[in-house]
Amino acid sequence: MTLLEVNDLSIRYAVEDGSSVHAADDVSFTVERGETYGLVGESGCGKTTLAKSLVHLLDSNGYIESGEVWFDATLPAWEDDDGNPRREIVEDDSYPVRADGKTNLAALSTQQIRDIRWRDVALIPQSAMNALNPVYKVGDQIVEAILRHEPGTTKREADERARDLLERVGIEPDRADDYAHQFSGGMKQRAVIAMAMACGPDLLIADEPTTALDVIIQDRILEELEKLQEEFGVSILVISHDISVMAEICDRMAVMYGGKVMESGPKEDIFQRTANPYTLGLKNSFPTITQRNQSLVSIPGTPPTLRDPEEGCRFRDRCPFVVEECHASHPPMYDVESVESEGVRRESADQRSHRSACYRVDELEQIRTDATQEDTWTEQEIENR
Ligand SMILES: Nc1ncnc2c1ncn2[C@@H]1O[C@H](COP(=O)(O)OP(=O)(O)OP(=O)(O)O)[C@@H](O)[C@H]1O
Repeated sequence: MTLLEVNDLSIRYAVEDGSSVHAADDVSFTVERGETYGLVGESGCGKTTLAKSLVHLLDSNGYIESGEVWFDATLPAWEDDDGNPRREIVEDDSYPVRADGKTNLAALSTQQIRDIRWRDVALIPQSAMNALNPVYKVGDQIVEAILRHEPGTTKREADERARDLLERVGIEPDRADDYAHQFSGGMKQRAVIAMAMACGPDLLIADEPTTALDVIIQDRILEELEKLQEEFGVSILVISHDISVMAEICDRMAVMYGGKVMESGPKEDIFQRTANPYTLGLKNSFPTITQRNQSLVSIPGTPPTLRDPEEGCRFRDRCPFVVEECHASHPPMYDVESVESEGVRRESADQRSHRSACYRVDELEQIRTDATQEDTWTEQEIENR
């Protein structure tokens, strides 16, 4: 069952000179109940912007230009005794609630989204572990989060829950009485995850949950997230620049570049039948993903600024496979399956299938082979095309 359905979401930042940064452009994806969905791409491709926009935590100059964020829950005030949206709310067009019970989070007011944050959707922001308050005990910070969002809970109950949550993420319950500086980096990150789980959300958004941690601790954090998912059935939207994190924990994923989704689908398809030049380049640059004996090759050049971007594929300036067509418009999402089985380039609106935004998707075999050659990615080669 679909928990989150993001449709053609475009997000902009207004900047001083009157232009705008197109941080996310027509992004669509779905997250099913109980699954882990990954957003991966280089720094600056719009991952964090996208995550923050879902729960209205964008910087003050950021705004949703267009699109919808349908989430399978609604505000307490709009629910009946069984927790479903009341019929009169669904039937009244002035409420952003659909007959299938989903609410368009993008259409909620600042006050209304507060009822959804933490209770239904919890966001663990980038570098959250550094945001633990140094002057309060770690346990008390979790207790405070529970009491703030569930005023009916007693302090004693909240305290018990905080210790239980810490235990579930692998921290001794007694450590609830410690301060953040007494915790290691990995423990702080786990404490932050416990805090995010405090109100039993259906969706946990984890922005770079393992960055700044050493490799062994990274693995443990990812295991911890998987364990929580099994225990609580929570869906996880994980964001990382590191494609090997995706390889480890995702069920499905989207590869982003320059505010656009370049390739999306089940993880196995993306890794084993990669169908986009950008994903091929990204895979080449991570040690755990590359084949043994294959050297690491980074994609030459830098990501675009996204300030009033020109027409054309966002990746065209760095893509070794660029052709005339790529300069005219950004490619639509093509169904990879139809290319592989019938050799036909066909657009696809099915967000669950394996899709790729590349005009040369029908030349996949050749592109995959060429992408493994280091020469393909040298700057000189790209400039000469
Ligand atoms: N407040 C802001 N004002 C203007 N531009 C912004 C603002 N915040 C982010 N951007 C721009 O929006 C684009 C997307 O940034 P975003 O932080 O979402 O990317 P990201 O992929 O999450 O990268 P990182 O992991 O480094 O945060 C970038 O071009 C960035 O410079």
